[in-house]
Amino acid sequence: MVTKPTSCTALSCPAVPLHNGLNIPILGLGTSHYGGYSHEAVLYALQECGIRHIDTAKRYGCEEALGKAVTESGVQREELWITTKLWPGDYGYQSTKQACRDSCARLGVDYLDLYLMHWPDSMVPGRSSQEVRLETWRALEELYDEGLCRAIGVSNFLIPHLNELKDCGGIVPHVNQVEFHPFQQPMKLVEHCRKENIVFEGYCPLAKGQALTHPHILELAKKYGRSASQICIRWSIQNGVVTIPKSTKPDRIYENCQVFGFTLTSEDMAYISDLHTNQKLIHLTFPIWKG
Ligand SMILES: NC(=O)C1=CN([C@@H]2O[C@H](COP(=O)(O)OP(=O)(O)OC[C@H]3O[C@@H](n4cnc5c(N)ncnc54)[C@H](OP(=O)(O)O)[C@@H]3O)[C@@H](O)[C@H]2O)C=CC1
Ligand SMILES: O=C(O)C(=O)[C@@H](O)[C@H](O)C(=O)CO
Repeated sequence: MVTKPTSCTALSCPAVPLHNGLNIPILGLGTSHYGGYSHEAVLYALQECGIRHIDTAKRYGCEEALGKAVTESGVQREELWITTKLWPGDYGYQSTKQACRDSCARLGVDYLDLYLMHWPDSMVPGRSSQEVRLETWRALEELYDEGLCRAIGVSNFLIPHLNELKDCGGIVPHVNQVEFHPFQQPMKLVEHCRKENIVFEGYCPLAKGQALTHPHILELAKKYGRSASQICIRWSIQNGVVTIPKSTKPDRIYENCQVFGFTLTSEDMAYISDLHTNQKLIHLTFPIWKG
């Protein structure tokens, strides 16, 4: 039985400006592998926690359930930030446009706030990844121009991928969503994104739960009277990183939103930053990620 919260702290969540003037809430709800929990968890996040930013993907298989929760929540569409992602199996000009319309239909929305290419490499047989990637980006640019996506971006892109788009001279991605947590801090990429006016969004902020038992995190949790997850999320947000923790459990979703009423000292920020081991939790077997 979950106690109904008395305040909706995520409602006062700060936002990060994109280079087109839109603002993305710095805290969102991750929904990877949400399965059968999707509907009730998202409804709770929207109605009871004040969450207004949801991160999903076609790949997660829960767009339809999220759409149902959004409709039922009664929250106005314009108050929400909805990100979804294009899976590499849909890369290519026409298929990208169709996939975007399909995601909108499943989510029950007329437009997306942010549409991301999920991974840099494609799964289109007989064609080079680079060729397909650029063609796919052109389709995203058109979806942006048509107003179906208010912002477009990429995920898991490395500096060479970003430079390749830059060389084409089109729209600079608004966001790059990449793994970021105490054990994985790709700071060169973070700095590069900032230099290029690309907002850096971090996924797996809790290291899929692994960071929650690290002694340094537990020590800080005790010091601040906060939970280990709040320390991890606060550290990520204080780094200026858009942060999307996932939980299917209402009490944890609520806990993960209570991160705006305290500040980590610069020494404690550094204490967590020292935990970087370059450990990656998400691996796909695309060539660029080998080695
Ligand atoms: N672009 C990409 O390629 C990727 C994007 N993502 C996005 O980032 C989001 C977050 O990453 P994700 O992989 O889900 O991992 P997270 O780092 O957010 O960790 C999620 C895990 O931590 C547990 N957890 C959550 N909150 C708490 C808490 N307060 N106390 C204890 N345990 C907790 C969850 O369990 P439980 O649910 O049981 O509470 C789950 O097992 C994804 O959901 C997705 O939206 C993720 C991976 C790749
Ligand atoms: O969660 C994501 O966003 C990923 O890209 C992957 O973890 C993907 O969902 C997957 O399941 C890979 O097999």
